[in-house]
Amino acid sequence: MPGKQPNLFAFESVDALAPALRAYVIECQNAGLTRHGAFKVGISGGSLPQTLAQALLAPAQSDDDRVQFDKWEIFFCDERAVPLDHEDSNYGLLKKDLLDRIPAGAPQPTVHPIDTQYLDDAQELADQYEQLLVRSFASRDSVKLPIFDLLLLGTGPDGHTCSLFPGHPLLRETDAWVAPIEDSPKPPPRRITLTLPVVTHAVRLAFVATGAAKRDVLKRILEVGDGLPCALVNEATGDRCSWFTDNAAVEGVSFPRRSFL
Ligand SMILES: O=C1O[C@H](COP(=O)(O)O)[C@@H](O)[C@H](O)[C@H]1O
Repeated sequence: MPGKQPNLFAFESVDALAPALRAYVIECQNAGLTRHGAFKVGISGGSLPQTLAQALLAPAQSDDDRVQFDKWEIFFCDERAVPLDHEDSNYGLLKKDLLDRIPAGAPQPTVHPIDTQYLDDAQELADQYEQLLVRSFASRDSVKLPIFDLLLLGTGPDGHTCSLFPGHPLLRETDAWVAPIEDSPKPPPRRITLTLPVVTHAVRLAFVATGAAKRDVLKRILEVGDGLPCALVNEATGDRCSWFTDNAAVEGVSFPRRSFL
C-alpha cells in the first residue's frame, strides 16, 4: 500500500454517517474550487445515491458547510447501457434520489450522463464518454489520466466497484480511461466503467458501504484483500481513500478505525 492504509470511519448508524460524509465531500469540493474553480466528482450507482442525498440535502449549518452545486461537475463512475429513464440507469437513480430533490431555483450542478444514441454499441458508448472526459479534463490536468477531485464509490457483495468485477480481464486495462463491459456478472450485462488507473488517480476516493449485508465482503476486502477490485483500489491509493461505513457493516472486521474529526 502506498505509504498509509485507507481510513476506516465507522458510525453508529447511517444517520450518524451522513453529516460526516457531507463534511468530507465539502472539504473535497473546496479543495477542487481552490485548485481549478470547479468540483469534478464521479458518482456511483447502487445504494450510494440515497446516502449521499441524505448527506447533501440537509440544510447548511454555516457558510463553510455550503454545498455549492453550481460549481459541481458530476460524472458517472460507471453506467449501464440503458435509457436514462430506465430503472437500471445510474443517472436515473441519482436523478430520483438527489438531483430532482435540489430545490428549484437553487444552484444546480452540471451533470454528464452517457450519450444514449450509442446504447447498442458498448465500445462506442465508452469511447464517447471518454471523449467527454478528455474535453473536460485534458486541458487542465495531465492528458495521461483525468484527475477527479473525488470519486464516490460503492462495493458489491462480490467486492466489485464501479463495473470492475473480481477476476475480470478489465482489471488489467491500462490504456483506456473508460471501458465497455458486455458480460457484467450483475445485470444488466452491458455497461461502461472508469478503468482502474483512472479510479486510482483521483485526488480523493470515498467508499460508502452500510448494512450487515456488506460485512462479509468488507472482511475480505479489509482483512485479506483477495485481489478484489475494492482491495486493489485500497492498495493503490492508501490514505487518499476513505471508507464510510456503519457499525453493522464492519462488526467483527479487524481493521483499525479512525475517528472522524
Ligand atoms: O452495479 C453496481 O453496483 C455497485 C455496488 O452497488 P450496491 O447497491 O451494492 O451499493 C455500484 O457502486 C455501481 O455503481 C453499480 O453500477
